[in-house]
Amino acid sequence: MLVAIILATILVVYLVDSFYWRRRKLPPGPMPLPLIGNMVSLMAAADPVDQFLKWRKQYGPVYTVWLGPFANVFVTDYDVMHDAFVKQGDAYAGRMRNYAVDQVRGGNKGLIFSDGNLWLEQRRFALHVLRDFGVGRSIMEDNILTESRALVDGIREKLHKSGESTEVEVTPLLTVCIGSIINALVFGYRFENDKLEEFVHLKKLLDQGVSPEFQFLFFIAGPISTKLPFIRSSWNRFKSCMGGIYDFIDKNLAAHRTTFDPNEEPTDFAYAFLNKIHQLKQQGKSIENYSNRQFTNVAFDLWGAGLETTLTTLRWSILYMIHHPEVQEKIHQELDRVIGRDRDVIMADKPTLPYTMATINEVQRRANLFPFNVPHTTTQEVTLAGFQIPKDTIIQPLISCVHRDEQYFPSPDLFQPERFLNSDGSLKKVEQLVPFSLGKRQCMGESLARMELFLLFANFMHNFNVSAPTGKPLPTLKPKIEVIFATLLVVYLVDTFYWKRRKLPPGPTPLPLIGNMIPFIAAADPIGQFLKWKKQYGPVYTVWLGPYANVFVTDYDVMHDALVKQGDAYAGRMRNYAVDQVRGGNRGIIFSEGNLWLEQRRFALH
Ligand code: HEM
Repeated sequence: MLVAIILATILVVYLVDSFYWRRRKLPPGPMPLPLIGNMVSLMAAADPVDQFLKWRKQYGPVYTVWLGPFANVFVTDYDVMHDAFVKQGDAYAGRMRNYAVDQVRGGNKGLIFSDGNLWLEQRRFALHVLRDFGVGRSIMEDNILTESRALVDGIREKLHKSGESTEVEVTPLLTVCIGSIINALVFGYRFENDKLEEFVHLKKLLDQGVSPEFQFLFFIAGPISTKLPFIRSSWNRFKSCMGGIYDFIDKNLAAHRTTFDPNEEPTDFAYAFLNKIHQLKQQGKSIENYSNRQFTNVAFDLWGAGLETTLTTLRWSILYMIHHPEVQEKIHQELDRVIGRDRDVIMADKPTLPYTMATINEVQRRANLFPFNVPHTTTQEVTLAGFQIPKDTIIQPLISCVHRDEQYFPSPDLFQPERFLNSDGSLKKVEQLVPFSLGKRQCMGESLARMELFLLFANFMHNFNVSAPTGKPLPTLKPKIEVIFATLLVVYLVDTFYWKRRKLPPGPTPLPLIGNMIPFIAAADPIGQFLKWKKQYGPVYTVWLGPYANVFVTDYDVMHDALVKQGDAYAGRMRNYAVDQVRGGNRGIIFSEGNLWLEQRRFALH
């Protein structure tokens, strides 16, 4: 009987929490299901962006969607996004923390996962270095053109070797090309000859690092979950994979240390970093923000963020050209007319190639690389579109919705480079094209990526026609979304096994959803179980009744210190939907709190 009452109470509390309490301060949104939130609707949609747009019609431009048990506030309208992420940028520039990040990266270091002062200083420093190395200027242009020529030559060589065949797999060559550009920037060398093997190994590690298994681990990893059978071996493999990438970075940094000369101008990011340390030391300033660990993580971020994004966009561009031979034809005509057949396309040609540029814009809009953005968090309480949103809320500028917004992009599902052209054929600037996001966290590699996309795409098209292999169907344009859902599942598990528990007293490991209910149900008497836990974890411990963490105080002295000596701090009550509805709010004595309770209790006692 007692167990039944406990279970019924827990169920009620759980439902109130899911359906009312946790949602009361957030913008409206679809009703989440316990545990899985709004995942079913997202999974059922062919493309998550379709579902985001539907919700926008229903709830307005700002709404809350539960990805598993996590409330995410989504901002889907350009103007609201701009007002928040650009005009009040600092308040929206936080990032979530994570156990795997802490363990593998040694804390919230680097660029993507850091925030606060470290992030601010390092972002400023990295942008400064990128500018010094000519990102947006000719030094970088020369590097990219070198890789572009190597790519074109590589494809020709393969075509030549394959004799009659006109089929070449472009991705491996394109991958080396973009890998070499980023590596030349970070460590000063490209991947050729004997270095090629190093790159193949590194790319394999990077691919493994983003495999669904490791994405999963990245989120569920916690001090306890990583010791569980199955997860432990996967976690060890994950660490060894990440370790392999850090080894590559450490090896290169060590080589730079031996050749570093403070009197010479830095020629790559690693030298610039060492130079900065040297300057700070000379000025007697702290080098805390320029530790080895910080360098390895910054290098990791530049590498990781710089390779996959640009590569994937270029692969989409080839795919769209296969699907739209009429666009390909117009690009060829423009390139032949403006460039001729005797030279490469260079950055100075950009203003004279509006159709090619419009096509790149349309590829970025349609490819919509980030259906979800990298989540931000609020660094303070904010007011957004009339909602008060608490500090530390996960919030995402959904740039993918802007790219599909009919007010800015009529017939958004069509691939139409012309939408980026004025009636006189010149390139039209459309402010709402934001593939690099916006605000303080806007992509740091945007200038580099824009140069790469233009030079590599234009020169590729200047040399080749692309089409699907004869007799084979056109490759699909549908996005792959399984990875996203695997990630969300992982996020849920991390939350249960680590995040929600990290600040609470110790206690038995809870299972998802049912928490620690099994030992209760199995025990003949729940008090016997409480006493057992007291022996194991001490007088104060955390037990999960279903999905709710309850801190239990089991010792008289501790109880007295808390509930008597600091009584006010322990006098609150949980709110409950049934109480609100039936009693018209937190009235009465048992369910009220704050001033009302204080006064009414005093009056009743009197
Ligand atoms: C087509 C290519 C690229 C696209 C579409 C792209 C897009 C993005 C997006 C959407 C974000 C998240 C912004 C946010 O949190 O709101 C981001 C962040 C970032 N990107 Fe890129 N990116 C590209 C290329 C690059 C390149 C080449 C680099 C490196 C050189 C790079 C480095 C970064 C870094 C370091 C961040 C984190 C910035 C921060 O948190 O402060 N990206 N990128």
